[in-house]
Amino acid sequence: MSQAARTKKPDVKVVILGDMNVGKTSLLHRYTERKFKDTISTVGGAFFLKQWGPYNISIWDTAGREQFHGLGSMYCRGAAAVILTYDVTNWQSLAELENRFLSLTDTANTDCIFAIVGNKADLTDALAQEPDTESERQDEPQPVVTCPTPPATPLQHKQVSKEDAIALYCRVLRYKGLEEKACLPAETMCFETSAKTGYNVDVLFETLFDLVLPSILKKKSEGESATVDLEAPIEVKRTKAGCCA
Ligand SMILES: Nc1nc2c(ncn2[C@@H]2O[C@H](COP(=O)(O)OP(=O)(O)OP(=O)(O)O)[C@@H](O)[C@H]2O)c(=O)[nH]1
Ligand SMILES: [Mg+2]
Repeated sequence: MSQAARTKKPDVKVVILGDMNVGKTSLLHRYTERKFKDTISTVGGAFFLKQWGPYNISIWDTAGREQFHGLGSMYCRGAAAVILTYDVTNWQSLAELENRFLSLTDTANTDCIFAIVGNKADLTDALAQEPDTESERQDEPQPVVTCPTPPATPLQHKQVSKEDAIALYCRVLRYKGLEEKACLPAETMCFETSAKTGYNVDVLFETLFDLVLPSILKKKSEGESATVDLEAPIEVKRTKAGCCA
């Protein structure tokens, strides 16, 4: 557990769910470390604590592998937002969100916010191949580019369209018994991202952070403990990639 996690208690919890290999850990690395780096398949789960204004938000990365499926609902307990992640080049990864992962969110808050995220957009979309220079660290010296940019990687077939994701979002709301009109619009809550280039990654996380703030304020005004108990008996195994190191 990081020093930050030892000394600060989270006010609210965001959970990333989705099939193995869709890029959940890579998205978290990209956001927190401004890097795309090698990962190994996550074991159990791991969390990162993000300070957002005066509040602390815990972002939980979970394992997509079937063998860890049982842990998913524990990680979702009390979540204010869930990021349902698929791979835009893999139709099955979208189907799995509905088949396997949606029911895990039964333990989330009743007013939980959902985002549907199609990752690996760089594989199918030339725009997403452009490196997101904003997401690189400002303090790292940037190499001077003296030769022409190499040609972009040939684009792959996109198996999941934005419309498919929007349709899933609507079904998620129905599953939750929520009125579409009373919820955040699908166009706002469906994202395509690339952990590799950084495309849309900050937008995704920071949109959600802003959206969960009312949930923190509501809890505080209700006088409940707005914290997630880090001492709760959940066995948390770190990924080797160690995003909470
Ligand atoms: N091209 C491309 N590859 C990606 C992207 N995100 C992740 N990958 C690759 O996809 C593979 C899986 O990434 P992970 O982040 O480990 O996937 P995960 O969803 O955390 O997988 P589990 O931990 O097993 O559930 C790795 O080889 C990553 O390098 C992306 O945006 N673009
Ligand atoms: Mg992972």
